[in-house]
Amino acid sequence: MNGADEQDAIAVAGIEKTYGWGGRAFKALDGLSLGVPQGCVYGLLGPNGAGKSTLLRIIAGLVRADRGSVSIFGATASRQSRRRLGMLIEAPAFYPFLTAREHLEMVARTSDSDTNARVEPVLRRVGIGHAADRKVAAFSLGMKQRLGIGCALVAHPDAIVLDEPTNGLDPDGILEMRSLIAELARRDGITVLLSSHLLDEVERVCDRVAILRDGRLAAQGRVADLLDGQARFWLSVDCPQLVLERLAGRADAGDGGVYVRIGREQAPELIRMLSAADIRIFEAKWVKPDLESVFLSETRKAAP
Ligand SMILES: Nc1ncnc2c1ncn2[C@@H]1O[C@H](COP(=O)(O)OP(=O)(O)OP(=O)(O)O)[C@@H](O)[C@H]1O
Repeated sequence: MNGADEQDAIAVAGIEKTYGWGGRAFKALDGLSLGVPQGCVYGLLGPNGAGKSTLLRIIAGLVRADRGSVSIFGATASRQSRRRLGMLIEAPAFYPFLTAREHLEMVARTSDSDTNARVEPVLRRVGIGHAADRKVAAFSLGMKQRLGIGCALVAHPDAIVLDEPTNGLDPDGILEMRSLIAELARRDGITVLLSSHLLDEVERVCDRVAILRDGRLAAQGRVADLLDGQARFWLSVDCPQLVLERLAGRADAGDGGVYVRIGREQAPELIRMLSAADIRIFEAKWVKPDLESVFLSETRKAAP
């Protein structure tokens, strides 16, 4: 299957989705394929309207794709295979007069029979054990998000899908959510697929990312590889102008030196060549961009 692998917890192939019809038709997803490997935290990035929520809704079975396939741990997506997924897709709606424990018990009743026993551990797992018997009306947004994740965990999923889990949270709430997500993956072995606008959050918590643009995959890979791929070689030299002239088209001035766009294996030869030309090099280092620069360069490229 294109973009998928037998290790994938979630794989989508050739997904197309058009909303509306006739002159008002809008293609939200345009042949999208990607695979979320088991055990990883996978971030879905993209500008507004890129199709992230549509993709998550299709995976969750809330929206039907026009074309393409979804598989969950190797099985075609169905009511049965989606039982292995926990989901927090839309902003969670709670009954203000019920407690956190009552919400989880209610969700447990609609799942398999033994899940009631999981309510207590889940309350602790998402860090609201101390507030288990408080009415949700008194909960902060961060606590509600945690309860929402708790509801998704009650049925003991192998993977969890979260649409903008840090949306609306304050910096402390974001920090707590980040550590909860990391623990779910590292300690409990749950695969996490999340969408987010917070690029530095994604950079910190995700192993892999996909960047969507206009319903297509603009870039995909390990966060470290995406950053390495756009690293530049920075040189502090005695005559930057000369270096810029010699490397015309491959170098830019900046930060008191010269940034050169070359592959790692070309660095020794470049240094040799500059030394042979009597250019004195005071410092040379690889400078990695942050995920925001990669995101901007991938999403600003003209659509093919
Ligand atoms: N139910 C719908 N009916 C019509 N158009 C829709 C519907 N849902 C989404 N769209 C359109 O499809 C496109 C993709 O929307 P989607 O919500 O998937 O993007 P997104 O990447 O999640 O954006 P955001 O970051 O703003 O949430 C947008 O142009 C949106 O307006």
